Amino acid sequence: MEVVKVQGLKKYYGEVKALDDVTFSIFESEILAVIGPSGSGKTTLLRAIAGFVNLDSGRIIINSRDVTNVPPEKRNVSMFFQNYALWPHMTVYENVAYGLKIRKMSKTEIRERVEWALNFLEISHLANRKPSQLSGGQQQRVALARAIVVKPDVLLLDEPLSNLDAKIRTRIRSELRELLKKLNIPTLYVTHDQEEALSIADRIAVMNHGKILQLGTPQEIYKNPVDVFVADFVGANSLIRIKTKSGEQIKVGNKIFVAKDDFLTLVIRVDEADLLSAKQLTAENVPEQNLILKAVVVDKLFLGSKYKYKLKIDEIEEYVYLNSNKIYANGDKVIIAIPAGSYFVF
Ligand SMILES: Nc1ncnc2c1ncn2[C@@H]1O[C@H](COP(=O)(O)OP(=O)(O)OP(=O)(O)O)[C@@H](O)[C@H]1O
Repeated sequence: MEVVKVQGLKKYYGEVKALDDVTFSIFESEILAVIGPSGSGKTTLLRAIAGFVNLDSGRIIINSRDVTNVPPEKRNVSMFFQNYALWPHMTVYENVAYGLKIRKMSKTEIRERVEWALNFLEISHLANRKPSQLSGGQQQRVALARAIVVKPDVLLLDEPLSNLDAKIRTRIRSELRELLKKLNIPTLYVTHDQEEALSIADRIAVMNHGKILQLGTPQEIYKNPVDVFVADFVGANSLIRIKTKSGEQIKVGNKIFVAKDDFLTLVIRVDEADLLSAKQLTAENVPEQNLILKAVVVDKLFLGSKYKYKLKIDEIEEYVYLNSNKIYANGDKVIIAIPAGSYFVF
């Protein structure tokens, strides 16, 4: 069932189209991630659903109620901010209770709800501490407790893991997904980290210039990107643009493509490509269906477990960067073998 329905949202700031006709739904207990480069409109979208953006047009419906003109405090949505925005002078308990006090709930109900939220996030033992006495991960849990304690119809998370260091972030990803699933509250999850979105979300919306370019499961977005932007934005890629003419047939490596435009763009999932020495190019080592590009090693960077190679593709005078644990020297002739499904042509 649709919990949130967003229809034709538009928000322009002068020339800037922060939201440009955005339409989608969030379903019951779904985690929908919104990804996109800086300035693509992610935060504006989140703030619009929360009620903090004066829209130019469009409608927002939550649980069949049109809330487009309803003020934020009457929408029953919770927003979780990047910086947690905890009150420094209040204890954990008071921080979590705050939203319920504003809603003028009875003392007994407040106590029950706060205890439930603290318990749910396993932070009951921190109830009497102040935010300054907590680790980053603990503060994050308090902020989440505060967001869920009001039992919102929808949770809006803005870069919830960005304040944590890289190692903790990866661990907390799966924890957070489990928590959100247990909570059963539909969630809109804004992140600029596509790997985080792929691992946490049920579906992903990819935004650019205020538009949703593609909305689908992480697998769909990764395996069947609709355009060059989505293909390049998701995953680790190398992008090659070859000048050509619309309708022209062009040979790239062992394949022939037809250009749809004045450029042919090739996006390569570099982590899935294999780097072989030119001598290894046999039908056995490199199956026919792979895209096979002949290249020369121009430069390399040592990354610890592997090298990052700068390779010049022979026939098209273009460069590709890719990682490999095999060792080659500058000037070596190599083969880049890219399996079907690991490259996209636009
Ligand atoms: N109050 C405002 N006044 C003018 N322009 C704004 C305002 N808020 C946002 N914008 C512009 O709207 C566009 C979308 O901004 P938004 O903050 O939604 O992007 P974002 O995808 O969340 O970016 P980031 O990842 O950097 O947070 C940007 O070009 C931004 O400069």
